[in-house]
Amino acid sequence: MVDTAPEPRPDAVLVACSGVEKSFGEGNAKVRVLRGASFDAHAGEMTYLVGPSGCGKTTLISVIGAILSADDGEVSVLGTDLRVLSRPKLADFRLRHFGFVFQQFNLLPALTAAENAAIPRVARGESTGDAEEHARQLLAELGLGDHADKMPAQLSGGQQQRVAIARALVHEPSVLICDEPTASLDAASGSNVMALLSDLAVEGDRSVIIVTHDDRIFDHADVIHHMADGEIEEVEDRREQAGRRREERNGGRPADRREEAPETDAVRGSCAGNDQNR
Ligand SMILES: Nc1ncnc2c1ncn2[C@@H]1O[C@H](COP(=O)(O)OP(=O)(O)OP(=O)(O)O)[C@@H](O)[C@H]1O
Repeated sequence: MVDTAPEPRPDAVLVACSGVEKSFGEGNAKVRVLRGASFDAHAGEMTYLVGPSGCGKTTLISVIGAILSADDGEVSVLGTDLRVLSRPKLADFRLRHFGFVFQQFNLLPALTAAENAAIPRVARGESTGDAEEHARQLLAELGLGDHADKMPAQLSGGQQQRVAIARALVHEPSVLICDEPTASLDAASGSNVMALLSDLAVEGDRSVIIVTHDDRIFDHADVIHHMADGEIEEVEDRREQAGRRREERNGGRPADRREEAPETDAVRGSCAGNDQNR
C-alpha cells in the first residue's frame, strides 16, 4: 500500500533496481535504451549516475521516479514495487516520496520564491497559508530567509536553484532526484549547492540521486554508478572521501546521521555568502 511505505532507516536501501529494460519505438525503429540496468541508492547518501550522452541516465531516473514504466525488471522504492501500483497510485506515490531538481530551475516566473517552494504541499491539498509557512521555514534554513518574497528574476542562479531545492524538499520526500543540478551554475555556486544537498541527505536520511556530466562536483559523491549503453558498468565507492568532506564542513565533527540533526549553518552561511547579494 502506498500509505504504508516504511520510514527510511539509516543505511537502508531506498531505491533498488534490478535488470531494468526500457525501449522506445516499435518495429525497426525500436531502440533498446535500458539493457538490464541494476542500481541501488541508500538513505543518507549522494548517489551519482554518470556516463556518456545517450547511455540512458535520464531514462533510468525517470523509471526510478515513476515517470516512465519499465518494460521488464524490478524497481522498488521504499520497499514498494512500483510495477504493482496503478496509475493514480503511482502519481500519489511520486507526489509523496519524490522531489525533483532540474538543470533549468523551472520556477514559475509569476510566483514568489515562497509561493514556488510551497507548490508540492498545495498540490497535496494543504492550504496555501500553511504550505507557504513551511516553504518560508525551509527557505530560511537554506539561507534565503530574506528572499522569500522575491520573484525568480530577482535571484541569482544559485539562489534560484536553492528555491528549486526547497520546492523539492518542502513535502519531506525520502528520495531526491536531481538531473544536472549544477549545469547552469558557476563552479562556486555549484559546489555550494552540492554541499547543501549532501548535508540535507545525511540530515534527513534521504537518498539523493544525481545525474551529472559535471566532474567539478564528483567530490560530493558517496557512490558513483558509471553507466554505458543502458547498463551500469562500474560502481565506485567514495564514501570515505565524502565523509571527510562533510567532517571538514562540520568543523571536524563526524557527520553521523544517527545523531541529532547536525549543525549546517557553516554550509548555509557559505551558500548565503556566495551569491545572496542580488
Ligand atoms: N521518449 C523517447 N522516445 C524515443 N527515444 C527516446 C526517448 N527518450 C529517450 N530516448 C532515446 O534514448 C536514449 C537515451 O536517452 P537518455 O536521455 O536517457 O540519455 P542520457 O544518458 O540521459 O543522455 P544525456 O546525458 O545526453 O542527457 C537516447 O538515444 C534518446 O534519444
